[in-house]
Amino acid sequence: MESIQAIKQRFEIIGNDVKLNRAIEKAMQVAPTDISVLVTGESGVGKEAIPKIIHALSHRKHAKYIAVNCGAIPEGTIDSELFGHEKGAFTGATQTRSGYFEVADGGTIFLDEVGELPLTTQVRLLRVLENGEFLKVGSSQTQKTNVRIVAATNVNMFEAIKKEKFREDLYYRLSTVEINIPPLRERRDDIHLLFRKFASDFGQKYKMPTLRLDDDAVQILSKYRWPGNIRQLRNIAEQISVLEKGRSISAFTLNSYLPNSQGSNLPAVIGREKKESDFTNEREILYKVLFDMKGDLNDLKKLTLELLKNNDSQKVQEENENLIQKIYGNNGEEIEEEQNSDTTMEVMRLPEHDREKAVPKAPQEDKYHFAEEIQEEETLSLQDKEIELIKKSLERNRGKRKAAAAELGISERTLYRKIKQYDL
Ligand SMILES: Nc1ncnc2c1ncn2[C@@H]1O[C@H](COP(=O)(O)OP(=O)(O)OP(=O)(O)O)[C@@H](O)[C@H]1O
Repeated sequence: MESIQAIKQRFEIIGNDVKLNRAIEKAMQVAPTDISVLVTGESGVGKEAIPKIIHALSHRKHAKYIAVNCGAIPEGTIDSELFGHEKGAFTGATQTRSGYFEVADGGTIFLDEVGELPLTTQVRLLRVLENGEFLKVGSSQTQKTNVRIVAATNVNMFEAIKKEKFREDLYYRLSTVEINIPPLRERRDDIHLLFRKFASDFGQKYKMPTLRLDDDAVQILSKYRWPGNIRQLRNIAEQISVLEKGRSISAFTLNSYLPNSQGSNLPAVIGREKKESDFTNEREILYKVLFDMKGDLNDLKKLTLELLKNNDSQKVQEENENLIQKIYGNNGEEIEEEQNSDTTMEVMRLPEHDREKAVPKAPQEDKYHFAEEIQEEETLSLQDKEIELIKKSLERNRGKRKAAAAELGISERTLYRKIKQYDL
């Protein structure tokens, strides 16, 4: 058996914390079995590495590993994504399609954000877990599959069960073994280690000398709460790497990058106190209005492009429900269903011959390239603004996605997708 150290190197996991080591060790122990594993821990702690370790050390390692973001798939299409559908099962189902459970037969499926699964999908999942059987949407013919499931969640599953959002039987079926990844604030000794690693990576990426923190700054770094965990630490290391001219970072400078810390890197308002919870900063308000307008324009372009590209547009509709409402009123409801959401699935890097078996991506059509180019020009600066607004909104709402999504006027699922997309 490989050592924990070797596994950490192979999966680029930084840290020496006892609880982290225990989590990796548990993953190594359960890997050769087919036991279902539930990975728990706050958002951004590094849960995704665990299913990868389990798959790579299992007898399934030559078969497929598919990671599915349950929180990012629209409810209307999730059953079809996971279990496939028959031709004609619903409007827009022009051909029979295999779902991930069919494609990953013999391999592993990682169900990230499993707590987000709709109840109807939970019933189907329970059946697969119990006897390996599933039905394609629109089919009455049972199919068999042999898939190992590793799930992850950052929500309190007992609360979800209490609120009847998650089936208790499924929870127990999924969590035969639970692997918990501790939050960064409970791994104080790893914080500076991780920062140094990220600073070095970003130094290389942006061709700049690596940052180093003054002793006082190291103290601040270690004492901060890190509500966004390693994802937040990585972001801050990147921001400082790019934005600071000097390479020696003082406590004062570091503070200005830490939300809810003494300093702030947001524009200052003179003669008025900046409240955390609302838009007292006028520049911020103007910024938001401008951003919203540009965002709407850009969304419209995207929407038109998507609609031009394919006929099945349920996903387009769901992702843009606010925009469609705003622009078209209730007429927007006529836009129909979309099926294959490539952004929600990731096939792990496998040897060349295995990769050929991976799910194919939808072909791009050349005639629409011009539209994508126009979109790209806009998105570069817009994207920065979008990232900043999302970050600020999450900070203002203390990491609560629901409240942040409401404030930003987007659905929770879209916000979730953007957090993933920008690694926030
Ligand atoms: N120990 C680690 N060493 C180096 N990088 C790490 C480590 N843990 C996490 N990361 C990095 O932090 C980021 C967040 O990790 P990951 O996506 O696995 O978090 P998560 O717990 O799955 O979050 P969520 O619940 O929001 O999906 C990724 O960029 C990942 O590469």
